[in-house]
Amino acid sequence: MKKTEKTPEGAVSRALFIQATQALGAVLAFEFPADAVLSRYFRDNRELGHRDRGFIAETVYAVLRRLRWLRRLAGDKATPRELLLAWFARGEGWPMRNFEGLASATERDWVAGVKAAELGEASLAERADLPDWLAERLMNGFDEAGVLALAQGLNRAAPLDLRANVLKIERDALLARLREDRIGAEPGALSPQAVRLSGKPALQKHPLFLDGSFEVQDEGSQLLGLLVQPKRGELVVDFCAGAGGKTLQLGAMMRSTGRLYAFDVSEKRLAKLKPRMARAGLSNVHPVLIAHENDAKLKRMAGKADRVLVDAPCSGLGTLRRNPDLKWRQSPAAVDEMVAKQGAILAAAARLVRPGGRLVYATCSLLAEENDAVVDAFLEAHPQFRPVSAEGVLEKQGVSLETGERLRLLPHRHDTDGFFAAVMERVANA
Ligand SMILES: C[S@@+](CC[C@H](N)C(=O)[O-])C[C@H]1O[C@@H](n2cnc3c(N)ncnc32)[C@H](O)[C@@H]1O
Repeated sequence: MKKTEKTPEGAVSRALFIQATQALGAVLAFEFPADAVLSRYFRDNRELGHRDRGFIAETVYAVLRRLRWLRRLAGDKATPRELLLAWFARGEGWPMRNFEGLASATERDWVAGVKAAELGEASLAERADLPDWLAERLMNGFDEAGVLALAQGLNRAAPLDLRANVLKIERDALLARLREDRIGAEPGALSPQAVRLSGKPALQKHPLFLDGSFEVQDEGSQLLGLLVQPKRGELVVDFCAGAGGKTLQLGAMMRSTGRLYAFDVSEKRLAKLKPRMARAGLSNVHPVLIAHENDAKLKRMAGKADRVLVDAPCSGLGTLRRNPDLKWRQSPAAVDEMVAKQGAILAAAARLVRPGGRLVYATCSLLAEENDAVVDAFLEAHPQFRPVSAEGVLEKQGVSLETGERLRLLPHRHDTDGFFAAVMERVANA
């Protein structure tokens, strides 16, 4: 978009402000995920340049992160425009002169009021910028200070992590090649396959992406793949493979040998996996669409798999850094439904594990009911499975992380998305 007006330094044009207001309005309908709504908005408004899109996306995400606070400042019924004005006044600390080209005199009086507003005492949920139900449920796993620290961690933007495809390139070689291209990159602090970028460069056309040398994958998610620890020649099942984030990692760790079944109930997601497998150079992956977790297709594999990963469908609350709208779109009823589904999927997937084989249950949730409670109930009902220490499994692969028996990754502690995982083994003679 061309700047047609003169704007004070640091301010934006009236036209761009209107675009941001429209995009925010579409996102705040909460009918679809924010990233999908924004992609659509940008497709429909092709005149927007790279920088303007960046501004709109960052602004919309900032408002989503602090929505509760902004509504306290601007009023419960604040319009998208008022929310944006309040964000720039208080979140960005714009001086009044920045609003001159954007807002009417009446609106500027309102902005001055917002700037001066002092909020009264706030509840924990208000301070954490979370809905009440979510703050309450988090209190099952954290104390008040813990919830606040977690919420702050979740309100920061996530870094961009890559996973070196060990079938094609070692992590150090990938780092060197990226740096040659002046892409700021450091080895990940936790996963031996991870590279953390310092910025957010567009990489879809990078030759190392096109030739499958790397994939984008959060470092925490990479640790879940490491917990599966698949070996060459094994029979491995990725029960909820989706578009294959972890399938690709597992396939590379198996050096494209053995058999890796990628199950999912979503045809659309599995379809996305196929070109990724080809790019990654994997010939051991078999995507299989299943109707549900008890699909008859699974019967012939009962008791045969060396490793089974259940990357369960979950509330996704551990990914709030990337999807801040989720906290406003999720509901307690949806979480309860998810918990029942998680138990059913875990029990069905467990039937595939051979005696002596391993089962990994993982989520990107932070809620005890989707994590420990599901695993506790499973172990109680399945005495043929015993827990294995996640810390020990990771240590054997060179990852030193004091996590104890179950893996718990938290944005404010580990600078990854929030993840939970438990490793279990089917006892040899069961
Ligand atoms: C957390 S996502 C998986 C993400 C994927 N593993 C990755 O690393 O990119 C959960 C997946 O479970 C799938 N799913 C939902 N219900 C299922 C079921 N009953 N059996 C198998 N997969 C299911 C969803 O379609 C979704 O793709």
